[in-house]
Amino acid sequence: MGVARCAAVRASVARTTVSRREGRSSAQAPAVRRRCVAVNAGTGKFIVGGNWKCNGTAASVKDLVKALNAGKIDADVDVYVAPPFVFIPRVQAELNSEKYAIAAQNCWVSEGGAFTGEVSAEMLVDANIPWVILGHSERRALCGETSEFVGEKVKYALSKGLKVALCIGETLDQRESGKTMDVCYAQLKAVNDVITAADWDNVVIAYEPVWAIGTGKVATPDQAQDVHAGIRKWCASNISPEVASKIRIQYGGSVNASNCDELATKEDIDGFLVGGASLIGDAFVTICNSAKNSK
Ligand SMILES: O=C[C@H](O)COP(=O)(O)O
Repeated sequence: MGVARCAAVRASVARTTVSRREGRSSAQAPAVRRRCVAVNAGTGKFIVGGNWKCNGTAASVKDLVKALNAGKIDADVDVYVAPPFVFIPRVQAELNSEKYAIAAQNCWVSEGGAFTGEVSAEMLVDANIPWVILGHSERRALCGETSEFVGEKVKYALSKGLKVALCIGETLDQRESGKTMDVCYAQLKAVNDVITAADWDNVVIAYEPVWAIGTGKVATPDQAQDVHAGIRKWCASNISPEVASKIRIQYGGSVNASNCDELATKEDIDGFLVGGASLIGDAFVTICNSAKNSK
């Protein structure tokens, strides 16, 4: 994992906090304040998301929550889980909120209204749901969401105070024709075109090669690292070096309890977005703790 990088971000956060406690001259204060605001979502911690997708029953969710509550999660990890909408109130009531935050799997692109089947960002905020996953490849492929539409959704969700897990990634054809980075950059650009550099503080990027999702074909640690490093470089050139150094980049695609430790050793892998294995309580807890295990 980016253990050293994450530790550096955390140290920087701690230094800033100490500086604020000790007090600074009025000339220094604005810069310090900006920096504190800027790190509110980029905590420097490893971050793992569990995307339950369209899975579960009342009974299976109850069992999963029980297993997650029983798991010990390393304090240096941020975790969110994204249940199907109908189960969110139940999960909010029963899941240990000190260990797990709640995410939605989607939200609408604008204010609510006559949009049958959709859920608005305002509703998520009103329901105390802090995170939303946007741009997942399944929504891009199955629901026809273009990169520009995803960009607008990210913009609107951020404007309402949500934190966003932005999914990007290439198909197998695109990888085999050498277009992996171009695809990722275009997906990032569509978002960057409509949000500000400061907005990125509330975004986590999830690199999910489509060919690895739900297929059991995990990207090798080197394949994932190469793309993550490219994404970070793109962020440095197109957003800012500061955003690039602190933005967290999750890997997603057939992550499980057996392959997570090795992936987590990579410098630019700052966490995971997990599908199938997030439905298995003890496997998900193992994945959440992989940064610690791989130190
Ligand atoms: O959102 C999660 C990803 O689509 C990964 O799913 P997976 O772990 O089942 O491959």
